[in-house]
Amino acid sequence: MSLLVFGQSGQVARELAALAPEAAFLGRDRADLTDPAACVAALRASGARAVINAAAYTAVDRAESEPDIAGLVNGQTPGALARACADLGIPFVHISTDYVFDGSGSTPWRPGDPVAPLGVYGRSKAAGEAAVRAAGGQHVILRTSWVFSAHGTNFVKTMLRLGAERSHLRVVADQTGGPTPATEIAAALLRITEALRAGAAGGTYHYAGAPATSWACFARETFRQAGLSVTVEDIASEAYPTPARRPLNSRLDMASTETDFGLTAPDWRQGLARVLAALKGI
Ligand SMILES: NC(=O)C1=CN([C@@H]2O[C@H](COP(=O)(O)OP(=O)(O)OC[C@H]3O[C@@H](n4cnc5c(N)ncnc54)[C@H](OP(=O)(O)O)[C@@H]3O)[C@@H](O)[C@H]2O)C=CC1
Ligand SMILES: Cc1cn([C@H]2C[C@H](O)[C@@H](COP(=O)(O)OP(=O)(O)O[C@H]3O[C@@H](C)C(=O)[C@@H](O)[C@H]3O)O2)c(=O)[nH]c1=O
Repeated sequence: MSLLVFGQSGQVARELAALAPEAAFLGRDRADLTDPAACVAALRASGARAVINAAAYTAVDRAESEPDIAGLVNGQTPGALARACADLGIPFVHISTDYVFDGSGSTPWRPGDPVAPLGVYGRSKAAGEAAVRAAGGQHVILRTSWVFSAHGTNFVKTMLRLGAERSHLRVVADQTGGPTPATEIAAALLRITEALRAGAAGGTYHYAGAPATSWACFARETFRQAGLSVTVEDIASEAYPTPARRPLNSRLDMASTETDFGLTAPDWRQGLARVLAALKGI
């Protein structure tokens, strides 16, 4: 399969490169997602038989003051890429987020549940989802959550940095979701892409780590596994003000992903152990 990936240095893109080194990867230098026409031209010139979009504007708080850039990168350009793929008759695989939901209730969100994002990032990702669907081609939108890996920026690395400086941290305990190792997302994306190439219908699916936890418990487990004696104090979201509101309930229901693609939720605690081991070697 000749696979083209938008993204090169991000968490998921790097894990895709490790699992599928034969794929072509377009970084920002060759495909800037603020320029949809240039990205479409790069896609058309590639001769790819399938496309995964692993690039996105992911700075949740900064997006509140850069809504136009976030909207272009996460909304309009994915729509343009999906339309190009539809024209070419090749599958388009796109990644989205738990932050498209408003976080109400306590049951896991199903793919067909209504989206109601709380902030600019979530709105831009919801717009991207809608544009990809409207393109009318064969596609999968894979929503995931709380991504972590040894590379790039993520909560685990933030906690390790802060934990090296302080022995006590205050972390929100009322937001619940599934931390997801980027390497597992990459493997899921490759399996889904193969299934689409083999004729699977596609649609919107969820993929998130288990068991569901809070950011505070995620932090605690990180320090436990890393052997750091840092105490984590549970706090409410209101006690940690941020420019963007985050959903309280970020749990994602994976039933249809398991039925249609045979993918089950990865245990994030095992993924965390592998990431911490990799970080020791960096
Ligand atoms: N991180 C998370 O916790 C979650 C992520 N997701 C989704 O998963 C996908 C992958 O995320 P993840 O791997 O964590 O992302 P990262 O934040 O690790 O990386 C984002 C990538 O997008 C690239 N990018 C940003 N802006 C542009 C642009 N204008 N043109 C070209 N490339 C650009 C960045 O390039 P550069 O390195 O040059 O800045 C970077 O390589 C995204 O769709 C994201 O929305 C979903 C749920 C959770
Ligand atoms: C650093 C820190 C954060 N927090 C809180 C703030 C926030 O509610 C939560 C997570 O903070 P972060 O800013 O690291 O995570 P955030 O950028 O919100 O992570 C999100 O990224 C985007 C891209 C997604 O799509 C989401 O699935 C999710 O992974 O932890 C604390 O309570 N204490 C702290 O010391």
